[in-house]
Amino acid sequence: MSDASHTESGRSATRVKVCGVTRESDREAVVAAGADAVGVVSDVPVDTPREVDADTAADLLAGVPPLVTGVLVTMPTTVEAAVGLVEDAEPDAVQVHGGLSPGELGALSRRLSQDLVVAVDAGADDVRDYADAADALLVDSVDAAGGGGTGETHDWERTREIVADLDVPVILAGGLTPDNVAAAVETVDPFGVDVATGVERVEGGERVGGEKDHEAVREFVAAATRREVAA
Ligand SMILES: O=C(O)c1ccccc1N[C@@H]1O[C@H](COP(=O)(O)O)[C@@H](O)[C@H]1O
Repeated sequence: MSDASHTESGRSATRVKVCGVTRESDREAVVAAGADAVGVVSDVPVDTPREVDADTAADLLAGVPPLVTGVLVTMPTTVEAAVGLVEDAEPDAVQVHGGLSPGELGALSRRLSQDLVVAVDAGADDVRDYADAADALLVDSVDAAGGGGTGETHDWERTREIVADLDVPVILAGGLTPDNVAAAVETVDPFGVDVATGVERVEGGERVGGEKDHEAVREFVAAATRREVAA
């Protein structure tokens, strides 16, 4: 990464992606809070309240304004399936979870004009094998099927080693919240951070999956970037 990405303190300016947006009002809140990227989950084989159908994904991504990155988050089983979905949804970037091999991800990357973010399990031994195929690695706490959105943190010290070892930008994900993201950034020094469940609405003590808490989104972006909370 070039020196231009670092502040005077030496720490890079942390990019923020808010993922699992299912509603226009939440997309607007994420953009207004100053997030760099908006994630929309579509065509995943896991049971998640953040999944939207292909038409909704395309509509949500089409409304992401210039200078903010609209990211399609998906779990394709083949390169061809991923290419078809991307052609329909027209995102600015693509984030892939699941079973594609490094070779298949390389083939997918060559078929796409968009940047490819590859999600890897923070606990896996082969994380580095995926770096060559990816424009960025998303180091996440994944479930048994390879999906994200678990709300679980992982060993940040290990992810810090991955950041230090690899040239590819590393995005930290998994269980981040407005309360822990500053410590996560301090520990891992990632290129960016990504959150889904940690900024969802809570009602009667229960999290409302797929709906964002706009105040939590503002707090998350502020804590991740050390900006003041927007009024
Ligand atoms: O959010 C989901 O349900 C999801 C489903 C399938 C693949 C990826 C998914 N989300 C990604 O996981 C990270 C971490 O989520 P969390 O903050 O721990 O809830 C999220 O940022 C998405 O990129």
